[in-house]
Amino acid sequence: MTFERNKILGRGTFACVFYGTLNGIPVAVKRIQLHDLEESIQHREETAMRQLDHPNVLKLLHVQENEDFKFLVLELCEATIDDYIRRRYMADNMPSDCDALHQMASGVQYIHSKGFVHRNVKPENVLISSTSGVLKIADFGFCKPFRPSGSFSMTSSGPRGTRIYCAPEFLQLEGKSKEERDTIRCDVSIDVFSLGCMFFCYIKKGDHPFAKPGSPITYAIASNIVYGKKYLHLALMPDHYAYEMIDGMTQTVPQDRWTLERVIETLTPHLTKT
Ligand SMILES: Nc1ncnc2c1ncn2[C@@H]1O[C@H](COP(=O)(O)OP(=O)(O)OP(=O)(O)O)[C@@H](O)[C@H]1O
Repeated sequence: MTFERNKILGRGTFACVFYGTLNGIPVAVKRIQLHDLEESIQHREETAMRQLDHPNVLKLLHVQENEDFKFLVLELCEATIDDYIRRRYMADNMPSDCDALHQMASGVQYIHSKGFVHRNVKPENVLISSTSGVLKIADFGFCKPFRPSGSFSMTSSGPRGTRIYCAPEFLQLEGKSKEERDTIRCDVSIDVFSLGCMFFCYIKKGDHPFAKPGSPITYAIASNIVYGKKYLHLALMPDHYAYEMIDGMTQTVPQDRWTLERVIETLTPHLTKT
């Protein structure tokens, strides 16, 4: 594996992603600085990715490590959904909106079926594949296995990076002591909430369900999420195929949220026939 230090594809909190090659084939190389991470989470991303194989989940091709860094060699993508929403990326072969939502839901449903919750679903973490315009869920640095009951404890002190796609129960961890956090159990519906917010941003090209249409993305969104202050009706007609679904996915109470099975069933009749 080789990578080009001056060809940076993106940066995250703990990693830098470079253009590279593996056996002559173009790839993305995610370089993770090991010293920045607690030992228990240094290998989390690799462990999860090794178990995942789905067209809508980014594929791990190879792993290399030295004393300082872990290198995850990943299939190369062209852009992120964030680039697409902000109109920094245009392509002829993007799927229809409904096909795109179906792909994202299928990827997350598969991740759950393998016993993992992603916990960081957001537009920067959905990639657009180079060749076919297929969408791929990426960045498993925050994902966690869950019990057969479907629940997991939130040992984390709260969201990492942007908070505007986080479920209210996740945002409420901020400021809590470790003892308090240990008593809070979450379930996979935290990913459904994030996906619902992202669906809306995707369809409305940047608007957010918890912000007034056309208003800037601000800190107020996180507070609106916690208090269930939604503006869906100002941006989408109630008879739009995605209105009820996004409303159901972004319910404040986790038990009230739609399942991904229901989301996929709702989207299927609207898919582009090939
Ligand atoms: N396979 C890939 N192909 C092309 N670009 C990529 C690829 N993987 C990541 N990137 C780019 O690098 C950025 C950072 O990658 P990634 O989200 O995996 O890093 P991270 O440090 O885990 O981020 P975060 O701070 O969200 O946890 C992505 O948003 C994307 O722009």
